[in-house]
Amino acid sequence: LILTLLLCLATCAKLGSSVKSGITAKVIGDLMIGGLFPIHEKGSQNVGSLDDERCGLINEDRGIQRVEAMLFAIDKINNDSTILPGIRLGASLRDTCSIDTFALEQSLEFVRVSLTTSNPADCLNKSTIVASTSAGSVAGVIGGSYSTVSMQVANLLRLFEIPQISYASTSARLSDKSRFEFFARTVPPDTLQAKAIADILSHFNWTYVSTVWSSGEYGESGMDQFEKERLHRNICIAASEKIPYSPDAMTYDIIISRLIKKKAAKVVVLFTRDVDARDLLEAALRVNASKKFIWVASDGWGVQDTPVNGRETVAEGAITIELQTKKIKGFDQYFRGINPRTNTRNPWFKDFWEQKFQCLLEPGDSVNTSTPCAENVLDEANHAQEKKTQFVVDAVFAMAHALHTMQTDMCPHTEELCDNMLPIDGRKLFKEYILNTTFVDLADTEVSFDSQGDGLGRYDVMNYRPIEGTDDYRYVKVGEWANILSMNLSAVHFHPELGDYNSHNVPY
Ligand SMILES: N[C@@]1(C(=O)O)CC2(CC2)[C@H]2[C@H](C(=O)O)[C@H]21
Repeated sequence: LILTLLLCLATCAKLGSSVKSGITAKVIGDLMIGGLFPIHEKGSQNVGSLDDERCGLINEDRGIQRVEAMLFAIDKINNDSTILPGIRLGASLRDTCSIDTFALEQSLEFVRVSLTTSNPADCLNKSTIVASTSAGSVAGVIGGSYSTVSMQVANLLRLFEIPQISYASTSARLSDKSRFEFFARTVPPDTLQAKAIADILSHFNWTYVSTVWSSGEYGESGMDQFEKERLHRNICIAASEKIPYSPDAMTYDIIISRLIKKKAAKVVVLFTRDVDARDLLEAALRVNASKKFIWVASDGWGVQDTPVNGRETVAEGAITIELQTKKIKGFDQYFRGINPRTNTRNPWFKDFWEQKFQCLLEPGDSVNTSTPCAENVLDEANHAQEKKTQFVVDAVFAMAHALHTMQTDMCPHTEELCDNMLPIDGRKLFKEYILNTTFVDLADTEVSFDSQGDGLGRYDVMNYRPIEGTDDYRYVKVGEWANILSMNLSAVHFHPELGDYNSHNVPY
């Protein structure tokens, strides 16, 4: 109620302008769904600064590719006569800047239009505010990526009973329906990821390890889960380090020095955000710690380039976990076919293009003089489908299938929306339709949710290693986990000066 009244004040007193309206990618439709994506990394400035200070570099894979994955899914649905045939699905996509509080401000836009008042001046006199999904509001929200973001947004959306389906937030705490009643996800909870990591340590008989985790929901919850699993396996902890919310280079240097002091603990378990993995490796590089550690990292690092580019020597031999996915057919062709001239519906695409190709789209002094900026192309040499693309597309299709079944049940005599279905009852949509949605996705994978609204848990175990005969490195799949770990031991490569994996057993 307090938040609703605050929203009312914002609406009535035109404080809305103080709510960072930000920009949005919009597809107009009869039914609108929201989307939240970390299009920018977190900037170096603290909260309270201007947007462009709070927001950092463009997040090329987990930001821009995921925005385009949602737009791709919307196109597919609107061209599929078997899903919502008489209704055009629309979307309003917003940037979270990888910050929970920024994401909350953006999400107010999804809710603000849900507030119906006859006259703003009346707002203050109303004893209650009718929160309804009036025309133009969102029926549901897809996202966010970071668990901290999804948690904040879920706390807001539940006040208005607006369903939310995340495509990447894996914190185990989000399974708690008493707190996150309208939250579902196409990904599994980190209770399973923690089991997978602990099984990997046991598999190599690594019983004395150090741990590093990020502040915030993902790192803290993930490390809590790992703590439970390691105790079952008698795995002992050497150093245990938490990365604070706004660390500086010195913070990482101190953590690396503490890890080095634990000479018998070569293995370091990371439950960190991608940028923290990146900056920790950078600190390891500063002290040339290339032969010091075997990193065992969660999906925060995953199979991303961000942590390892330029830090290959200290990342060599890392074992990383990524949620198991298949490629979405047609998305690579779609993504490699868009360019800043034609892709006007994505307002962040020009910034992405200039950052990726290090050039300026405006005529004149392009940094990259060899090729006019707009003449660059996306191809298999510079693009790989982001690993969670399937989860993004599945989340959009799950929302659409649920709306389709709801429309069929509530409007039996038409393929269009009907009065009986409007305003959309979010509680009904979530509990009777989304949680019961099951379908085969564009990668021929069965999609469904368990009673907590969680996706199914399967993981790939990856090994970061040099490519024979080249100076390049890549992630190689060396195993997988689906309740049971299966590893191809001979395929696992560790830094040559670390010896083989058996030499890192505990010295007692
Ligand atoms: N699984 C995550 C989470 O926050 O729940 C871990 C991560 C922080 C690095 C982000 C990953 C992603 O966007 O693919 C999410």
